[in-house]
Amino acid sequence: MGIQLIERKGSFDAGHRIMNEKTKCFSIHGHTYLYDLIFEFGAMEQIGYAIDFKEIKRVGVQWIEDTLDHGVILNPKDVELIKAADATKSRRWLMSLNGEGEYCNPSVENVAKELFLAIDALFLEYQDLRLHSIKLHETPNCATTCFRSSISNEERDNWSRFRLEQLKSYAAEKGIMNYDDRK
Ligand SMILES: Nc1nc2c(c(=O)[nH]1)N=C([C@H](O)[C@H](O)COP(=O)(O)OP(=O)(O)OP(=O)(O)O)CN2
Repeated sequence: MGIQLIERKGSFDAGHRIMNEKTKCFSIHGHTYLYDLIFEFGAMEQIGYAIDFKEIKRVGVQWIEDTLDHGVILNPKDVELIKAADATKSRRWLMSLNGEGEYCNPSVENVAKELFLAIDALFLEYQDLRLHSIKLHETPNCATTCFRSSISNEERDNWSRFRLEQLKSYAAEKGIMNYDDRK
């Protein structure tokens, strides 16, 4: 059986800036990020779902809402902004593809990689389902698509050392919901 894809769109608002960027992206600014979470699946449940869209929302979309929405996504070397976020009790996400505390800018390419790793971790335990790709728009005109193969082993290891336990706990707390009234 070939693979089929299933897709859930969403959006979140976050601030960031790109350290060492020569022009306007150095300045603190925000985006309404639009994303498509694209999963591949093989076998389906008998009721005809690969996964209920509501389940993707309950776990994946909700994690994005809880973690990134109305926060700032920062390079760990951006100490001034980290201080400001903490002083104002603002939500912040520090990039960690290059290791905890290491220079990593929140470009749309890098944010998409971190988002891929997070969503992948949240849906690890779902049978016959695997994250295929994430398309992430920073503006209506500017986007990237991140595949599993876009992320190096080193980036995955760096990120996992810092983030994986946190994601696994979130997934464990959520559990997996059954939508079939016969089960
Ligand atoms: N490779 C990347 N290039 C740029 C990124 C990025 O993350 N990766 N980010 C930006 C900006 O933050 C933003 O995403 C694009 O801004 P801009 O070029 O102004 O695009 P707009 O859609 O807002 O503007 P239009 O010119 O109206 O299309 C820049 N580069």
